[in-house]
Amino acid sequence: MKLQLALDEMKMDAALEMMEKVKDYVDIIEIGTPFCLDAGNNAVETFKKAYPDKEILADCKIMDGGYLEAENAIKAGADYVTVCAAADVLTVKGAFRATQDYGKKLVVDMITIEDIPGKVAELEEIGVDVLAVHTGADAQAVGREPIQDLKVMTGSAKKAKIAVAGGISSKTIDKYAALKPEIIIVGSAIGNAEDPAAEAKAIKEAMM
Ligand SMILES: O=C(CO)[C@H](O)[C@H](O)COP(=O)(O)O
Repeated sequence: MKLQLALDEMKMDAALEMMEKVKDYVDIIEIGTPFCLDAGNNAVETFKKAYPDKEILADCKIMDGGYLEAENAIKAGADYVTVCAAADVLTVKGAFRATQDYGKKLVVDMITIEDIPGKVAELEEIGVDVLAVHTGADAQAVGREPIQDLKVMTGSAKKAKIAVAGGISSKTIDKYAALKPEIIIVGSAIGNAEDPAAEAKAIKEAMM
């Protein structure tokens, strides 16, 4: 099981400082969507250079221009790129083709998808690498969490690896780790913690 740290609401210097504190516990560094929008693929490039031994995920959440957007992130150093499951299937296929051409991986973010089994079947037919169950920040704000969707996903996915995101912290990690997704994504719980290293350590240890 890998721990993916989402660097979301940070500027470059703060994000690099944060990463130094928690690097021992993190397997995948996510350049989060707000960070991507703020700093673009420069952030991907900077983190790949600073941490060449870590995997880098560009959370572009591609909705259109699948091949081009995925290719740009990959050229900047991304090992994984995200596309929205809600995008046109042509966009998902384009992004997947780019990741295949460069030997990288496509993560499909299932945010807002209600028919998870139906979408999983369609995406596994394409052959995508990772399916990410995700309760977004706005849905978290009204009390939603991704545990139920993760249960549906683990019962649906046959080939793809599974990731989960949505407000996971050291207080809730056990129920997610028990379902054994390949990747657990954590953003705010570590980013906003008083002691980010202690929070990351507690989460990582619960995953072992
Ligand atoms: O993709 C995201 C927001 O769109 C976040 O990176 C992801 O949800 C993890 O952050 P948090 O743990 O704060 O939910």
